[in-house]
Amino acid sequence: MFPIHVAVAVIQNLEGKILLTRRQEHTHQGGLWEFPGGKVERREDLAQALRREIREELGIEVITHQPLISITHAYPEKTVRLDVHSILKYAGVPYGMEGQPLEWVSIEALHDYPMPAADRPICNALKLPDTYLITGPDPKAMKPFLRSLEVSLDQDIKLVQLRAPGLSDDEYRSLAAAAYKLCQRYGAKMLANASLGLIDKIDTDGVHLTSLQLTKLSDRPVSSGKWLAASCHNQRELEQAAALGVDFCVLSPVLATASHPQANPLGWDQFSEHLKHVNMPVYALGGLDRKHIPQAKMAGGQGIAAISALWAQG
Ligand SMILES: Nc1nc2c([nH]c(=O)n2[C@H]2C[C@H](O)[C@@H](COP(=O)(O)OP(=O)(O)OP(=O)(O)O)O2)c(=O)[nH]1
Ligand SMILES: [Mg+2]
Repeated sequence: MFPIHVAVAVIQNLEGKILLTRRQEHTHQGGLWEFPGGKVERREDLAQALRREIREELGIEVITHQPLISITHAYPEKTVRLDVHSILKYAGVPYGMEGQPLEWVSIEALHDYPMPAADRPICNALKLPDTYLITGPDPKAMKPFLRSLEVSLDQDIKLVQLRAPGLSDDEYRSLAAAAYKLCQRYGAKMLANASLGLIDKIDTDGVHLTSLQLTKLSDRPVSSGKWLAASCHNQRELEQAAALGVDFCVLSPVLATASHPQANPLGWDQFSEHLKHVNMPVYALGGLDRKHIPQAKMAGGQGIAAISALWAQG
């Protein structure tokens, strides 16, 4: 089925709350809460449709916006492609021009509002920050590793993958317990990149799977209340991740890196091409630092993941 192209707006107020409106009862997905927007008309580009829809539905003028995520979702009756943009600047005060109820909702409370099924990845994209720290070299001792983690967390890191492939399960478990406490103290979420046997034995906010682990699982290994992430390098792995119900991915290598000199970098064009077929937030990884965040977002990504650029050296 050819998808219906829809321009969707995420509008945030100064308190960081997001504007939701309720769909009219008689429409498709009627009665559910949504991000405002509507169909792209013939001879319109996405930006024109976004401005027109938001003017018609809310009476405000969109001034600047940037891509957040793009989702293609097949409902039994129709397929939609939602091109979701964050509105960075607008003029006016939003008002329900079509009589639709309107609410400002904190990101943590989004799941209390029944929404169309296609919107789940949008909510995930809103919950996730634009940087994902992958912890640095395997610790030789716990103390300096935790000190580095703390310095990194102090630099506004809110999402951490605890990666230490050289440790035994016992060593990883004790490191994870200490690292998790530290992450909680800094309001950061921590995902464990551990052996499959450890997954349900460690207290964390979620699990990060290697691409090899992805191939070994047929069911989601953690509940939907926890994050499930995966490392991917190509379309096949991205599809495996989607089939397993992974919430977000890391796709690499985008640029050449000193740590993987033999790997063939994707480059931004191929990164962006891969994302056209993916319905979840994807971080770009490989030779990147914070200055690449705008480029990653323009390419359709969530932001950047990194070890060297984000890991503080003790
Ligand atoms: N605006 C919006 N549409 C969504 C969301 N999630 C989702 O599945 N959709 C679907 C529902 C519809 O099938 C389609 C959007 O169409 P729409 O009914 O808003 O279109 P429109 O504003 O142009 O309305 P109309 O003139 O056709 O009545 O996308 C969402 O969060 N926001
Ligand atoms: Mg609409």
